[in-house]
Amino acid sequence: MLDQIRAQLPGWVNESRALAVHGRVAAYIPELAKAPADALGITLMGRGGETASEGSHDLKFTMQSISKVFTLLLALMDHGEEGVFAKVGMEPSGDDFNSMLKLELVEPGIPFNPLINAGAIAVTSLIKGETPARKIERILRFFRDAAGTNELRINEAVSRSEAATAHRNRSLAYFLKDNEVLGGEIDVEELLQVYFDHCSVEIDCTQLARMALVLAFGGIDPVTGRELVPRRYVRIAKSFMVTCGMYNASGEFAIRTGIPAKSGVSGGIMAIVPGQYGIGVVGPALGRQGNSTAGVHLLERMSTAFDWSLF
Ligand SMILES: NC(=O)CC[C@H](N)C(=O)O
Repeated sequence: MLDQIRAQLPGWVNESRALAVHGRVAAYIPELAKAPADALGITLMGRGGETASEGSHDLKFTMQSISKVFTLLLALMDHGEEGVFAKVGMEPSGDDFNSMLKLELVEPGIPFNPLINAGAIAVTSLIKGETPARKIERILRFFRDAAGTNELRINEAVSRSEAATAHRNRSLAYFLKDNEVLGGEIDVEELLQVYFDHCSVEIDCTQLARMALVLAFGGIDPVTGRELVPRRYVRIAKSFMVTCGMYNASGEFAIRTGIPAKSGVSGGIMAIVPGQYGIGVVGPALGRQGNSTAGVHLLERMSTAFDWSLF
């Protein structure tokens, strides 16, 4: 099957790359604005670790919101479902990813889900570790295990750039503190630093495909046979990816593509074909809802061709 995909990929990537003109590279984190707007890369990985790659699959980018899927898994392993869902809900918000609207509007003021910024900040507060450094160390350890490589690093320039301009995220976090979603013992600035750092973990399409592969196989890395996450938690994460993973375009993506996916403002998309492939995509030009225009087009094209939709 990967052979068949390999044969088609160059044509499809070329076609989808053209869609980049309909998007813009995120500039609200200044460091992200340096990314090449017209790039598009993809890696698919099968159960033995075999890959099909095309385009700018070697391009390094930061995980941004894709990291939220894995911090959610870590928080679930640290605190169980009850602990996590006391702090975040399970519903799509219908608002932009950085919105604070419903935190005031809807009682009891907990974020709607763990994949919007407010929810992800609340989830990050649950990661165990005596100090912020220890927390980020545990997060990195988990990301590296899932990616099957010790090479994952924090891009410090991106993290600093985000910290310097994160007026919205700061507002969200202080609002959460006031709503008592964040307990009295939590130092908001330290918490945000951990959040910026995990959003700034640098990756390429192949490393991201490997992380996706672990989820495609229910939490067991099929390459090594090692169980990294309990199956039930992976099911929760995949459900959130379907309902909220592409922000306000999640409904349309489910209809057109029909596979669990998570996007980030760096233009990355992690997608899963359950039991078959982990997929990493990068295309830095984003549409209005914050998803890679070329990347979404490519995934839709492939899903249609290979009948991947779960629905
Ligand atoms: N959509 C995203 O990728 C958002 C993540 C980004 N680090 C932020 O908090 O704004």
